[in-house]
Order: sequence, then structure tokens, then C-alpha cells
Amino acid sequence: MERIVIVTGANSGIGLALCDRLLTVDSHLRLCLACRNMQRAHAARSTLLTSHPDARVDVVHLDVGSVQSVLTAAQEVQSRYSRIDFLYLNAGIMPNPQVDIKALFKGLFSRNVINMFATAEGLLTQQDRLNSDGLQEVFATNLFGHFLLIKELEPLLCQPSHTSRIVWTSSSNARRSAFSMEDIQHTHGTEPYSSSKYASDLLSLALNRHKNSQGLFSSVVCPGLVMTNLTYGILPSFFWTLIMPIMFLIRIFTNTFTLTPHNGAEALHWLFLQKSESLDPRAKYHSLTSGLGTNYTQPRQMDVDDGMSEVLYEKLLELEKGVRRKLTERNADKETHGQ
Ligand SMILES: NC(=O)C1=CN([C@@H]2O[C@H](COP(=O)(O)OP(=O)(O)OC[C@H]3O[C@@H](n4cnc5c(N)ncnc54)[C@H](OP(=O)(O)O)[C@@H]3O)[C@@H](O)[C@H]2O)C=CC1
Ligand SMILES: CC(C)=CCC[C@@H](C)[C@H]1CC[C@H]2C3=C(CC[C@]12C)[C@@]1(C)CCC(=O)[C@@H](C)[C@@H]1CC3
Repeated sequence: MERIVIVTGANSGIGLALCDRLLTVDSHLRLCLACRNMQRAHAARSTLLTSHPDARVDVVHLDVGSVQSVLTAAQEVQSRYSRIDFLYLNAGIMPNPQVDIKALFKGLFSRNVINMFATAEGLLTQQDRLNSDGLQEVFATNLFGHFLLIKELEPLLCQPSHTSRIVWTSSSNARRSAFSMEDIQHTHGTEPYSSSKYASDLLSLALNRHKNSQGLFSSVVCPGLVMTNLTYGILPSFFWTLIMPIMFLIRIFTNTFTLTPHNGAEALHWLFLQKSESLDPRAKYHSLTSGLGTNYTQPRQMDVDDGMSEVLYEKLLELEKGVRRKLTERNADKETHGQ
């Protein structure tokens, strides 16, 4: 049977590499690229069709950072497909990143050096802002938009006698201490990326608890450090190229420096080949690349618990209600003012 796979943020980096890898293992796939920029989406589609001329690749407009866009995209998806086999929640942002150079040098001479390179703990901060829905942009893009998408697509994801899978592109940068249940959007801190990724780890656990009985299974992945537009926003590409020999050296000690989008997509691709019964809801599946360049996937236990994941789930449901109410009011307002 033809499998239907949707990938958000599929036009570049890890998302695009994943699409290429999926089409290589299953040429009968029906792939849907869910992207915010249609020009880039069509360019990605053309690239994929060049290497896989017989593939079925669709494109749908989706800005996960906009509530209206998520609702419209979900309607479009429901009109096109009768079920979803895999939903890869991969779109993500890290706006205005700042590297703490002092902490980097201090870390280099500490016993924590390997962990520092693997997780960037204490090295990175970002500057977030409010989006047009009144939500923190990083939270809205990396987490909430995807949450809303799942809710909207439930009729396709939770079907009797059919198993559907969700895969979150999380990060080893996800940290409990960057996340606060009193401030789930991370309005007050300087690590919205870490917070949003930790929230996705919690949410995945909650989704498994609530939805496994309806045939929906959620997993979490860390692709490792990959050279993509996201990392080129941290340091310019020429700098990364300059330090490439050092990065290959570091890879020997951590294996988390996967570096290429193809390598980074390893665990996402691996999960596609696994049966839902074999998945561990508390594991984060890491893409790893050895010093000799061999790719493999390794599950590692996440720092999450059921209590916290349930509280977050309830908070997201509350927020969803509020956001929908606001949107209805805004649309009604537009109609009365003839816009
Ligand atoms: N690179 C790395 O080292 C790591 C990356 N990750 C995660 O991997 C995922 C993919 O990132 P990566 O491939 O590295 O970076 P890219 O910037 O190459 O890819 C991010 C993708 O997300 C899309 N996107 C961003 N915002 C939105 C939005 N509002 N709506 C729809 N699509 C959006 C981008 O679209 P557009 O082209 O229009 O901007 C792009 O296609 C992210 O979730 C990131 O956090 C995790 C760990 C490490
Ligand atoms: C490698 C050298 C010599 C210098 C680069 C230092 C940092 C810029 C770099 C070290 C660890 C990196 C890292 C990330 C970004 C760049 C670093 C901080 C991430 C946070 C990128 C996005 C993710 O989701 C994480 C998995 C990465 C963890 C490691």
C-alpha cells in the first residue's frame, strides 16, 4: 500500500535530505512537502524529482508559525488524503543566536567539554519576539503550530485499525532547566530554542499516553550538529568551512557532529523503518556519525516525566482554545469591517 508522508520544513536542510532518503527506500511513497515558502517548496520538489523521476511529490503551503495558516493547510491536507502514515514535524527556527565566546573558551578547558559540544549547554542564547497571533515566535513555530496541526489532522492520524506515526525533530540542546511550566512560551528567558525543544520532548510523551490507544505513536529525534541554514545563522558558512578539520576531530569524541543533512536525517529515516511496537516513548533517537563516517541511530533516555508532560498537554489544550477563540473574533471583526 502506498504510504503517505508529510514533512514540515521540507524545502532545505534535514527535512529535504530526509525526503530524498525516504524516496530512496520507498519509491511508492506519496510525499507531501509542507512549507511556508512556495517558491522554495517547488524548487525542493524539482530537486527530488531529478533524482527520483517517478516519485509522487506534492506541495502544501504551511506556515507553522501562523494559526490561520495551520488551519488552512490542515483543511487542504484533509481534502487530499484519506490517512497519514508519517507526519514529520521538522520545521524549526533559532532566531538571532548569540554564542557566548567566554563560556566556549572556559568550557574547552573543563571536564564538561564533550557535553558542551554535544548539547551547547551554556553556549547559546537567542532573542525571541511576538508573532502576529500574539505568541512567542520560537514557541509558536517549533512547538505550538505543530501541536495545532496534530489536533487538526486527528481524523487522519487516529483511524481505527491503522497506525500513524509522528516524528519530532528535537535537539540535544533541549534542557529541563531552560523550560518553565509557568512560562511555557519562554517569554522571559534567553533560551527559547532549548525551551521549545524540551517542550516537544514532553509533548511527545503526552501524545503517546493519550493517543497510542487510537493508533497514533510519537517519537523524538536529535539530528546532531548539522550544517544547514539554521547553523549558518549562528556562524557564517565560511567560518564553519574554516573550522571543518576541527569539527571532524571533535566528531571522534562525540559522534554527535553529523555535519551533513544526509547524516543528520539518519534517525528520522531509521524510525521510518521501525515498527511502532518497538518504539520507546521516553527515548530520544539520536543520529550519530562515527569518526570513520559511519551513520547509526542510538536511543537515549530523555529527562522527562509523566506529571510534567501531562501539565504541559493541559496547558497547550487551554492555549489552543484561547487562540481559536481569538481567531474567530478576528475573522468576525474583519467581516463586519468589510476587509
Ligand atoms: N542544524 C542542526 O544542527 C540542528 C537542527 N535541528 C532541528 O532540525 C530542524 C530542521 O532544521 P535544519 O534543517 O537544521 O535548518 P533549515 O533552516 O535548513 O530548515 C528549517 C526548515 O524549517 C522551515 N521553517 C522555518 N520556519 C517555518 C515556519 N514558520 N513554517 C514552515 N516552515 C518553517 C524552513 O523554511 P524556510 O526555508 O522558509 O526558512 C526550513 O525548511 C529544526 O527543527 C531544527 O531545530 C535540531 C538539532 C540540530
Ligand atoms: C566547533 C567549534 C570549534 C566551534 C563552534 C562553537 C559553537 C558555535 C558550537 C559548539 C556546539 C554547537 C551546537 C549547536 C550550535 C553551534 C555550537 C554551539 C547546536 C545548538 C545547534 C542546534 C541544535 O539543535 C543542537 C543539537 C546543536 C548542539 C551543538
